Amino acid sequence: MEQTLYDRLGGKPGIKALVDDVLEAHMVNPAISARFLPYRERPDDLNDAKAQLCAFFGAGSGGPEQYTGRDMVAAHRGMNISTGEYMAAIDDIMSVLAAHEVDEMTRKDVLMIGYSLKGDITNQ
Ligand code: HEM
Repeated sequence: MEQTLYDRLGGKPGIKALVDDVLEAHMVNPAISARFLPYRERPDDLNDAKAQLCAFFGAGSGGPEQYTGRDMVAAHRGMNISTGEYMAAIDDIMSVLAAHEVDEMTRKDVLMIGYSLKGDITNQ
């Protein structure tokens, strides 16, 4: 049987490692770092955000996790995230997946999921 996306991302530990590195990448990406750097001063909030992201990606990729956070519209409402910022975040995700040697097919699957959320996340 074909592996789930969850399995191909390395399951719970794989997704945790990816989320850690994506947030680190956002903090040094000049296009979006201002949105994320405040978390450096609030490690508890950073850990909460990471836990939400792990649950989101875990649940969304076929894992046993349950995501109890807000939907993507509610989570990003009022931030007025531009398309450029959105693309910068996607670039970070793609770079981290490549650095973790996630295969190309799986990277494309993640890209498609990310892209399907664009309208919920940007310009609102
Ligand atoms: C595919 C793209 C994205 C996905 C899948 C995503 C996913 C998420 C998730 C699951 C949360 C947690 C929601 C909750 O705590 O209830 C969140 C929060 C957040 N996202 Fe995103 N996001 C994306 C793009 C972006 C972009 C482009 C930015 C800014 C440049 C951004 C900034 C934030 C911030 C600052 C929070 C914390 C909100 C808060 O705690 O009030 N996100 N995101």
